Amino acid sequence: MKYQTRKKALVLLADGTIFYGKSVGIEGTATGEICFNTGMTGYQEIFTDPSYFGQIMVMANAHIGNYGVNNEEVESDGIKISGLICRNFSFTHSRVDSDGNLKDWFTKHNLVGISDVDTRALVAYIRDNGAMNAIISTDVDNIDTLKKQLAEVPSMEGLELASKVSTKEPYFVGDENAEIKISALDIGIKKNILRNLVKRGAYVKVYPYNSSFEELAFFNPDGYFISNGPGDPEPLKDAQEVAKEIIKRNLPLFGICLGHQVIALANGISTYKMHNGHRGINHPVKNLLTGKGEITSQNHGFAINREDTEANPDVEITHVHLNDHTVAGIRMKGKSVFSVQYHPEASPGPHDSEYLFDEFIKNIQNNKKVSVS
Ligand SMILES: NC(=O)CC[C@H](N)C(=O)O
Repeated sequence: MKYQTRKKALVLLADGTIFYGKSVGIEGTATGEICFNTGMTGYQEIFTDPSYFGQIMVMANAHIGNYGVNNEEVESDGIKISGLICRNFSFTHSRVDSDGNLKDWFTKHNLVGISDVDTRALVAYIRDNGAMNAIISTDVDNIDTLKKQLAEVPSMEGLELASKVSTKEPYFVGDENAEIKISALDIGIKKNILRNLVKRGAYVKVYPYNSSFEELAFFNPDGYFISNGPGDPEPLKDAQEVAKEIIKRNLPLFGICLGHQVIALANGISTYKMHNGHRGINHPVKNLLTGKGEITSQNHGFAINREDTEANPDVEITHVHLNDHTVAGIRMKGKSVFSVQYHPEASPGPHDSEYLFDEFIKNIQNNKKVSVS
């Protein structure tokens, strides 16, 4: 595609600020909460992460598309971000095992994308002014219409989105003869979490977001998992109920990101919307149990309340984000229940936190021994 023929496009923020660029996706309009990711690699994993459903993504990395797309490197069945904003878009790519270029992939998945935006200025603007809704469009001559459309976009706060990305029917992953069985509640699960569980010898049954504890227990699992996902954790009452039932029975439970927030809420710990979330692959976290630092992959706009956590006699803070001291991990005292706000399965990205999957499996094995003896 010739650079000169590309259509003009714009980003309109909820406070009226406008940034201009050029279309790289389909022509049209997309809305959502605007957020930015600072990762220098992994655009395909970001675009397909269900946790980003309903969000317009600004890529802080200046080059997007240069290594094309690979059919294996997806975190779900398709693009989940609602729109893309970037600086330089590569219409050509270079990579031995690529399956195609990013532009065609955007067309296939109907994504509205804008390049040639001053993303350094835009990222700095969002950083200073906080998360807000935005609209991106190739319809640059109808700003008043866009403003009206933008005013209709719901706030991320209080928004339930797990139902939009969760599986409709339960499904199985792994070898059915595996030694360990896990029931996973899908409130927006990333494929690489399942790969990490299967890699460690688990046979996993994945359940829809609104399943009950009884449904998850019917598989007769050795452990339970609650996934990452989009939106506000607060309205996810069914998932919180599932967590409460698992906790009540003292069964092994692991939660990642949205799952972590659900486990906190099940313990009466409130959650809140952050000024800006954490989205990138170099977030420093301290493990308070080992004293070690971890470089982690993160993607969240909500967090759990530190005061509530500290005041809760059943819960202990295990991990802290070193940039802003927000709670990055918890465990329940005397139980094999733990969760982290970040992504130990990150792919690509830092692998420092993969040990958390080993700990989950260890908890499950220990619990199995106890129930047998
Ligand atoms: N990756 C996730 O699970 C994100 C959780 C939640 N939607 C948040 O933004 O905080």
